[in-house]
Amino acid sequence: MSKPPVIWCVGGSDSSAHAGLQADLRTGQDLGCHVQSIVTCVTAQNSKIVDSVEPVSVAMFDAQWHTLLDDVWPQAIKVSLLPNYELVVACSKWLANIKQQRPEISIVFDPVMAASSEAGNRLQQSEAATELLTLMLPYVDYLTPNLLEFEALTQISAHQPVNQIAFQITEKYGVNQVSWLLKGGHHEAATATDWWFKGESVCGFSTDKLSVHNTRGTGCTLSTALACFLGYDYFADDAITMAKAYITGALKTGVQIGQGAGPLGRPGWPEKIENLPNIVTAESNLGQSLAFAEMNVDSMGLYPVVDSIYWLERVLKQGVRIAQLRIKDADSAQLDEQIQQAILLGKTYQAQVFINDYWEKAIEYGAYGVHLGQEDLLVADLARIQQAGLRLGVSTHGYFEIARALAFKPSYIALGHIYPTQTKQMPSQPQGLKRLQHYVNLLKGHYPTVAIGGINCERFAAVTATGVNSVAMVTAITLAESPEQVTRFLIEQFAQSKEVENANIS
Ligand SMILES: Cc1ncc(COP(=O)(O)OP(=O)(O)O)c(N)n1
Ligand SMILES: Cc1ncsc1CCOP(=O)(O)O
Repeated sequence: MSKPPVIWCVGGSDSSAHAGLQADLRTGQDLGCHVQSIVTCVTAQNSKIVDSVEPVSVAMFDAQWHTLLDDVWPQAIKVSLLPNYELVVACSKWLANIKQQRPEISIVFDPVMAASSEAGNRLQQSEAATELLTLMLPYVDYLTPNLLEFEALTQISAHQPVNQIAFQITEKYGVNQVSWLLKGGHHEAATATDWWFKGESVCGFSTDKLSVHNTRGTGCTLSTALACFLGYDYFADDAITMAKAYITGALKTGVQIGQGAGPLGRPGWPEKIENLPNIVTAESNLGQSLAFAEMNVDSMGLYPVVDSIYWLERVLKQGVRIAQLRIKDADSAQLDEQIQQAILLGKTYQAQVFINDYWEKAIEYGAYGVHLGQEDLLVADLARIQQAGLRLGVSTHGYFEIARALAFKPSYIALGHIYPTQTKQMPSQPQGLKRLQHYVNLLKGHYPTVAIGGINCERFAAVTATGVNSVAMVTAITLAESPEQVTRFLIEQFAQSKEVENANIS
């Protein structure tokens, strides 16, 4: 069994266990991480009130860091309540030390000042708050204040256009390694949008505001979930998307314990599509509310991706029912003719043939569908493709791109790359089977899925066992000794895996 990521949570004990380190431990456990704790203070609180806060001594604080560091390095660190100035200084020294030795360890800082951000429930001495950003920012990668904390710490108004906020953040703090995730849960709007500021760029993660009572520990839970996903090595945009989906699930499953607001639920790995946030980006093309024609999911299965009519006909003859013409040589002679032929072959063999990239020609010649990558999506006229009735397949490489694609409801979502591939230079690491399984679980019953990248005959059964609707392959077919035999073998294997899946369902 693989080892769980180790996450350090630096913060206070909450006797009610609704928030604080107790909530962090439950979040880590829920997400398969091992949370180790560095206690900054003990608090006596319940669901209604914070009665008292007693900081630990700096000696005890240092001893916890020393002892843990003597044993194991974490994958990520989440810092929350630092109740007094001495502990802010001590913590910043430890973070400086960690960052110097292991800059790759992600540090998330949730600047907690009051329980449920109510002034009467103050957890932090005010002189600590004054120095918080000066001392901590140089070592922090992600800062997750709510609106009240943001305004108190920065003196920047959170009630102005987001571009203006971005401008003021960079003007005041410069462009550095810090990402700001400004949580919008306390805003009066109908949606709860968390805004992510990284330098000049701004991106929103938006959900409908939930009318729920049990909201205690929301900030702790979100920031720890973020640290956990970073600990699993997800990219920042994916980790934020997942943390937002997680908190939405947690808010929906909160429980009434005590007389005030109860704690959040622990909804497990984010695999509910309805909990994914809407992504609000500057790329207006990707925020369009469209809906593309549906595919025939039953005849997806093996999906050869080939670069000529010659290859297309070879695989279609073996019984393939979905295929793609992917010509990467833009000067290719007779490009128009190849595309027309491909469309014709699709009709002849009653197969769903997708044209890669050349969406205008695909519309002109009446293709069944178009496949577009992330860069193509920014420039293609998606509305025109949709109005022409073509199907649209899109490449995605993680939760963020999946969530963003859902706005325009593509016909299928491709997930890649799963294994190392020689066919194409990829800017990221292979995703592996575990992530593929999570994506399939998320999308099943909502969108057809296609796995791509480095899939060969040996890996095929494990990939189909995830329940993915289609497996796209290039070299495993085109470089095979007998492409016809391999194609027929894989079609048969896919059919068998579907039978097993259907038998398991019924
Ligand atoms: C089914 C399928 N999935 C992914 C891709 C890759 O498309 P894209 O990201 O556009 O990269 P190129 O194919 O253009 O290199 C695909 N072609 N098909
Ligand atoms: C086009 C593409 N997009 C992501 S991986 C890939 C290449 C897949 O080729 P192969 O099946 O030979 O690894």
